[in-house]
Amino acid sequence: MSFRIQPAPPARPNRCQLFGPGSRPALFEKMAASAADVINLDLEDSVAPDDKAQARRNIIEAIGDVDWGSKTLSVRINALDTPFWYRDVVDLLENASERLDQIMIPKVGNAADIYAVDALVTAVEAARGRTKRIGFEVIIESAAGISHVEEIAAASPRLQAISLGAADFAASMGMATTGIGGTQENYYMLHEGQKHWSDPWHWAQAAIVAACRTHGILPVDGPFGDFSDDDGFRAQALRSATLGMVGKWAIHPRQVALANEVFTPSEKVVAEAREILVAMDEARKTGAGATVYKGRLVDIASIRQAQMIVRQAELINA
Ligand SMILES: CCC(=O)SCCNC(=O)CCNC(=O)[C@H](O)C(C)(C)COP(=O)(O)OP(=O)(O)OC[C@H]1O[C@@H](n2cnc3c(N)ncnc32)[C@H](O)[C@@H]1OP(=O)(O)O
Ligand SMILES: O=CC(=O)O
Ligand SMILES: [Mg+2]
Repeated sequence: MSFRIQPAPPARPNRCQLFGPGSRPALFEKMAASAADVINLDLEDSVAPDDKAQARRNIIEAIGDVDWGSKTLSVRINALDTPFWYRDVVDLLENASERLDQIMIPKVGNAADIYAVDALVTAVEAARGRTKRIGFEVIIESAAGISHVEEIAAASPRLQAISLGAADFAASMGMATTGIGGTQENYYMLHEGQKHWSDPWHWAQAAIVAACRTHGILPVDGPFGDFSDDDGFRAQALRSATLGMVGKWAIHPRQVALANEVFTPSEKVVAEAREILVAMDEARKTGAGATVYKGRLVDIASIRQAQMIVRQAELINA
């Protein structure tokens, strides 16, 4: 237990982050018209090296020209082990309109990576007199990143969200799979001849959620590669939501509604949370710290659980 109050994460809906390559500007208007809360225009792994410069120009133009509504607008820059990232940052912050909300930094390995980008961003913002301070989101997708996730979460007040990047994470960890998220055929326990599949992403997700919640940052589940498998996406997203993540990436438009469905608390769940708050208010009036709701124990911790759900619902409906 600590005397420090756990900080609240940014108060914004973040149920779905829709990605699209910066080299496919024809997708931008469609992304803007989608129901995703966050748009991630990509300069990194969905853009071939020869297309990086044109993708930067496409994105800079679109940030100003496309009507992004009230969505959070983010650009994924290239990783710090490439020759592209500094130019991504400089060109974006020198030339993109103030509609840009965030940059996403992939493959972060430690707090110093964030510090380096922060220093560059801070200098360009000052030189250009930008009035809106750019936020950061990062991807944990390497062995180093997950090993240092807590120091990464604490690295900058600009940090708004951390995602798990299952594809690069699997590669960095040497995991025996080419699947991006979801059930892995060989990850099972055998009990009396029956296979019971387990979740190889669970521990990394839990580490990210803990680091994020400690530092007031939004924990987000990354890509689910098989965009033809709605049930698989839903199952993965439900596990992430149960662990405390607030949203999930969509790498195809058909995944947007699925993410929104899972990460929007249902009316039934919200109604139940409100009933628990009422039950606990009644209990408090009688001097009790615990009571019975629908045959089960609720106590003061239940108030905090119920408040989280009600707050999440209010944020989405705001
Ligand atoms: C895995 C590790 C990572 O780093 S993931 C993050 C980086 N990756 C990305 O950004 C990839 C994002 N997705 C895509 O590029 C495309 O969706 C891919 C997967 C290539 C599929 O494209 P395509 O073959 O055009 O799909 P489709 O014919 O099924 O499209 C149906 C309609 O939807 C549109 N669409 C497609 N992708 C997007 C998108 N990302 N955002 C918004 N709209 C999209 C298509 O244009 C098509 O529209 P229409 O019906 O013709 O009007
Ligand atoms: O960047 C995302 C990933 O899964 O890798
Ligand atoms: Mg990646």
